[in-house]
Amino acid sequence: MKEPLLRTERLVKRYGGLLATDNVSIDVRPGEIHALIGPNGAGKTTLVHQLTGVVAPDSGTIHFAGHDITRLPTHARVRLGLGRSFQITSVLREFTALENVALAVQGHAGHSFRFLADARRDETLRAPARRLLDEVGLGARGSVLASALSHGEQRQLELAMALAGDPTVLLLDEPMAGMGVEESQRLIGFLRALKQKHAMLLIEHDMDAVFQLADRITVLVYGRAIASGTPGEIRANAEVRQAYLGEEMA
Ligand SMILES: Nc1ncnc2c1ncn2[C@@H]1O[C@H](COP(=O)(O)OP(=O)(O)OP(=O)(O)O)[C@@H](O)[C@H]1O
Repeated sequence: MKEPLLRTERLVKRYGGLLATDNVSIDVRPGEIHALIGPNGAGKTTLVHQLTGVVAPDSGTIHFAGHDITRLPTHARVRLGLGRSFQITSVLREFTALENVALAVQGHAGHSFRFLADARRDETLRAPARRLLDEVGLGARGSVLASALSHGEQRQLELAMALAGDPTVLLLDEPMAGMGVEESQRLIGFLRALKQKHAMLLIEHDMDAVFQLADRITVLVYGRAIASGTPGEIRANAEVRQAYLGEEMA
C-alpha cells in the first residue's frame, strides 16, 4: 500500500460541550480520491478547516508531505502542495477565464511584484493558464468573461485556479453543489482524469458522484469516523446504512 500524502491522527475539535471532530484519523494516498461523507453537522467542514489551517485542533496531528503541519499557517500548507478548491477561490468576474487562471499562476509563482495588468498579458503566465483550462475542459472558453460562464463552468474555472499551484493533494468542498446532472457528469470525468497527478479529499453530498468517483470513503457521524473502506464496503456496512445512507443506497 502506498504511503499516505496527507494523514490526520486523532484530531479533536470541541465547540463548548460539542465534539465537532472526535479523534478523527484519516489519510489520502497518491492517486486516490478519498471521499468524506456524513449527515449535516457531522463535522466535515470542521475537519477541512483543520486541514487548511483555518481552525486549530484541540489535540491530534496533521502530517502532509513528510511535515507535521498541525500548527502551520494556511499559506505555508498551500506552498507545500495542499490545495483547496471551491468556496474560497476568488474569481474576478470582470476578467476572462484565461486572465483569472493567469493570475492564479502568477500568485502561486510568487510574482507579486508584477502589476495586475501585466499578468493578464504575460505569455509566460498565459501559456500555463491555457494548459490548465484545457485540463478542466474549458479550453474553448478562455476569452469569455468569468461572469458569463455557466455555474458548472465557473466551478471548472475554480478547479483550474486551484490546479495552478500544482497541489499534490486537493481538498474539494462540495464541488457538485448546484450542478445539474450533465454538469456533474462532466466534472466527474475531469476529476477522474486528474487524480493520478492530484490526489483528492472529496466532501460531497451527491452520493451518485461519491460512489462513482471515490476509491475510498470515510463516513463521519457526530464528529466520529464510523467507517472507512471501498465504496462496496461502505454500501454493505450495516451501521452506515442505519446512520446515514438509509434507504438511499438500498
Ligand atoms: N464555529 C463554531 N462554533 C460552534 N459550533 C460550531 C462551529 N462550527 C461548527 N460547529 C458545530 O460543529 C458541528 C459540526 O459542524 P460542521 O459544519 O463541521 O459539519 P458538516 O458535516 O460540515 O455539516 P454540513 O454538511 O451541513 O456542512 C455542528 O454541530 C456545528 O453546529
